[in-house]
Amino acid sequence: MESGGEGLKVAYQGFPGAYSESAAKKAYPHCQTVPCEHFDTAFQSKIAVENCTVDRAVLPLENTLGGSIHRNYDLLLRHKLHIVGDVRLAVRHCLLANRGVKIGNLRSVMSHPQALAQCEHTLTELGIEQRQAVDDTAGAAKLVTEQMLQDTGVVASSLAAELYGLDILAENIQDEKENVTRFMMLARKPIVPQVDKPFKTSIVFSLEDWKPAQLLKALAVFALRDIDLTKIESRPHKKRPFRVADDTFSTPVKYFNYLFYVDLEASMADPKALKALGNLEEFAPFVRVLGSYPTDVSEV
Ligand SMILES: O=C(O)C(=O)C[C@]1(C(=O)O)C=C[C@@H](O)C=C1
Repeated sequence: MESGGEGLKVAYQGFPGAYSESAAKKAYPHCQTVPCEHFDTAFQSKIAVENCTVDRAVLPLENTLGGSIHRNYDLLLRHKLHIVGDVRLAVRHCLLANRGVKIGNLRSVMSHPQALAQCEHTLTELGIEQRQAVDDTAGAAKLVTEQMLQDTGVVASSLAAELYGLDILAENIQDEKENVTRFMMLARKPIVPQVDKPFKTSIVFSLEDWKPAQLLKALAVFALRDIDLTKIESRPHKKRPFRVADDTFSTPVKYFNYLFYVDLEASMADPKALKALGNLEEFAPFVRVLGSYPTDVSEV
């Protein structure tokens, strides 16, 4: 994490009280947070080089209950921004409703799809069947307040309850007590990597067609140098959706083709990591470093 954040403007998706805003504040306690309607707005109009009005954007990437947020992996590749830090936030969901509304009155619950998924079993146990997905948790709280809905609850933070004047009907309603989301901090320029604190490096690469054991070979460039991998994620290679796996038959066998996103427990300032990457570049047709950044090691 970069310290302080004085004078930094940090864009997040959603309305004040969204978890992404809390993540921005955890990463940069003194920053000014800038709400954005969509991630694409955060990426394009607010932080993109041409019209830059903010210095950082916050992007949730994975959650201990829901797993990876795939759409955001795709966004990382589509836009030429750099990861400059990550932050882990304990997400404690509350069930909120307008004043006087009881759980028994609720026919439906509104929230961000990730938040709804993280509370799926609890909501069903509470007897609430219908779900309404919106762009962010705080936006759901705002809407239910403004429309004075009496039969719709909200999954959001206690901060959202306070900001939009809703009652908290139940606390800690996520399906597992421990529920942590990891967010990335993005900037137009990369930071200078260091070796004096824990760093991670996030990369994405593709592999060649019909050569055996390519993925093993790719991961071995790190294993051979004792570089630990903390995460691997595969996403469809949208531009080249198929790879030819075998040409020994009259009709070549085609398999789905992937991009591999890997997090390394290493800084790009470490010569070992540089060598490993150079080695990967020798045979991987596409390699991009998404960022080399100090990683959040705080208690969650
Ligand atoms: O809707 C919000 O409050 C958000 O910040 C989004 C988001 C997400 O996309 O995962 C962030 C953290 C929680 O995991 C639930 C929702």
